[in-house]
Amino acid sequence: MMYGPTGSGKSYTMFGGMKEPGIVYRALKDMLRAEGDDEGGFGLGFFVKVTVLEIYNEEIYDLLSGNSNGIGIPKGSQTPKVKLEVMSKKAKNASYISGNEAGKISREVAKVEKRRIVKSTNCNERSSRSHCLIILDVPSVGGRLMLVDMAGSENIEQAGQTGFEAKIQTGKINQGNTALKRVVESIANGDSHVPFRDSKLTMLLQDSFEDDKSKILMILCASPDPKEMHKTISTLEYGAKAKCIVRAAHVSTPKEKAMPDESSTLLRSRIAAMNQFIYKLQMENRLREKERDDAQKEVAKKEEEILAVKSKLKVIEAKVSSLKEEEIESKVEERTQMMRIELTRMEEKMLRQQEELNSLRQQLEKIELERGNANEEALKDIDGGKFMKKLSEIYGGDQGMEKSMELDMGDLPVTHDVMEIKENFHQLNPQYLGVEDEEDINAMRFPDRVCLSTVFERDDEGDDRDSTENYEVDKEVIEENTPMLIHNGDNSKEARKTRIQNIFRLCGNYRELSQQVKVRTPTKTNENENARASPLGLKESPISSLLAPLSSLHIADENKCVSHSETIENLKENSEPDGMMEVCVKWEASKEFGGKIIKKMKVVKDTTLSDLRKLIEVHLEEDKNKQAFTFLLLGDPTGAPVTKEKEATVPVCKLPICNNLSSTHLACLRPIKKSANRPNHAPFTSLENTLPIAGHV
Ligand SMILES: Nc1ncnc2c1ncn2[C@@H]1O[C@H](COP(=O)(O)OP(=O)(O)OP(=O)(O)O)[C@@H](O)[C@H]1O
Repeated sequence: MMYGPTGSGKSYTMFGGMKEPGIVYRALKDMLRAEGDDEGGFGLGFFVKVTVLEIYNEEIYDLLSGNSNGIGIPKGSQTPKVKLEVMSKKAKNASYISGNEAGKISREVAKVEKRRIVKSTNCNERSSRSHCLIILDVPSVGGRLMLVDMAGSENIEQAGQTGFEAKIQTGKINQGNTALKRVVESIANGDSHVPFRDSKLTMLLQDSFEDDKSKILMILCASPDPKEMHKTISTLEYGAKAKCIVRAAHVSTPKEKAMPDESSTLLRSRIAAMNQFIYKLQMENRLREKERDDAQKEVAKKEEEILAVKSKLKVIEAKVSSLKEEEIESKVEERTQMMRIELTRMEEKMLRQQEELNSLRQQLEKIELERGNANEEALKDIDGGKFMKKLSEIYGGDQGMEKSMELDMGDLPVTHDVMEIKENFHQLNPQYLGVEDEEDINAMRFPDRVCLSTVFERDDEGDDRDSTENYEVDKEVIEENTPMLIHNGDNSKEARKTRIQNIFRLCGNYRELSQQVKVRTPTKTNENENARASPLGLKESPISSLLAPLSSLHIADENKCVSHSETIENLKENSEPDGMMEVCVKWEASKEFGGKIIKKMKVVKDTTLSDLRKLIEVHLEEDKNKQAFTFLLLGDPTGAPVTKEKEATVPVCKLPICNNLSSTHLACLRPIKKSANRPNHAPFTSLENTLPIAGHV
């Protein structure tokens, strides 16, 4: 019996090819005598009856049907196959050929073999679609040889079968194979029921499985193709199971007892074969175990290598991270060091500044102390304190002015200290360093600073600034007429006088006050009147005598010299009714103009300085004395002139009242000197300020 997957060589083994005969022909040759060999030759010379059956779609066909007298099928006969039924485990009415010549029988079998149904499949070009049974009956000995070539066991998809009929055909073929498998398994397992009737094949083979005297040789066919390995394994497993079939001990017949050695020899050879097979499996198993061990060792080695690499990687990462940390730490340290150095420098600088500040504070305290002493003395001396009270009323709340008065006490050391403060101020405020004509620039913007700088300014400064020049002129006038302004240190009266003069000068009312004093002092006949007219409420007192020398300043008309007493009298006479007001226009005291009165004019009360300017300019043109000027708001603590832009916003009534004349306002004009080298610093209109400097030269 041949067993194996399709295309594995079952039919080839059974029938052979062109060059080598298969088992069928070899058996015939062994059992029959060769042709022409009447004495038996190599064959046994048995007379045999040969039946050839085909099981296709679970139907039994007689492949020898149509043969004549058991001799064989005539040539060219296309006799249809005859379907047979199974009866008592045999095909009923099956045809046969008989004879004892191997050659003749073989040729007939070869003819029949070609009648088998074959079909080309993916697995086999000439695949047997049917089971083929060649049954050799030897009547002389009562024996039978059944040679079974089974159809290929295959799965439908692999065989490439398509269509319903093909699938049914493949299923039927497999039915025979499956039934045979089950029969083998049942017998091997010792089942009480063996399913022989599941297929026609097993029905015809039943005697072979059940008869104690029968022997089954199963030849397993396997394809050498590695792709068919799984089929090969399956086939071998099937064969191993078939080997387990154990039947009850056969009771040997007397004839069989005569040859016990034969069966024992067969068994021994079978055991040997099995031992060999087991040994082979064991060897294979050992080989695989060895391979597995090697593979495990290799895996372990690789794992160790991976661990080593990982540990190296960790070390490298740690190094890299430590390097980074070190680098960062070094940078941080370096930066910290730099910042510490910077901090130390700043602290040193702060300490220096603190020391400077402390020294300045000390100087300031010293100055204030001296000022306090001087004030006390002055207050004691000046009219029982009324004079200072009046000053406080006039300049009250202006700390800058107070500071100016306090600082400029006429004491040279004090002035020197203040100048040091100014210098220190510039040192401590570098943004003010290098600023050219800082006071000029700030003159219009920061009146307070102008005031301070004016107070602290040294007489010997060779500054050509216009404003400074004006002040220089004032100082010269004062110095010419009042030589006692210089403090000699010993004469306390002179010192007080100097202080008061300085106060008046700073206040901007110096000349007005001096006029007032002058008016009062020389005309002793008008004592009562002068005392009444004094804005400060001064009576005849030591301060009057102190101010007397200042009265050498004269306010005079251009053509005729008019004393102040006369002027005041005139002004008093010209007191105007409501709606109008009188303005006395005069030049600021200087070398050139000497404080001359220009004109007295009547204007409406809401007249502004710009309107007044037009009137004055008309008058100056008439006098052919065209001189640029700015208005001074006498009494303004800043001492700054009114800018031309602001003139339109300042009403005339804001001008100070003339001394002794409550209804007459005083418009004091400051002449504007034009320098040849630099532009005039007189207030410009916004349009003029935008013009290039060269245009003003
Ligand atoms: N031992 C061998 N030597 C040379 N060729 C062989 C051998 N075995 C099989 N063949 C070739 O392999 C092919 C398939 O063999 P065969 O038809 O016998 O397979 P099978 O098992 O009978 O297949 P199926 O079950 O489909 O009938 C054939 O062409 C055959 O000639």
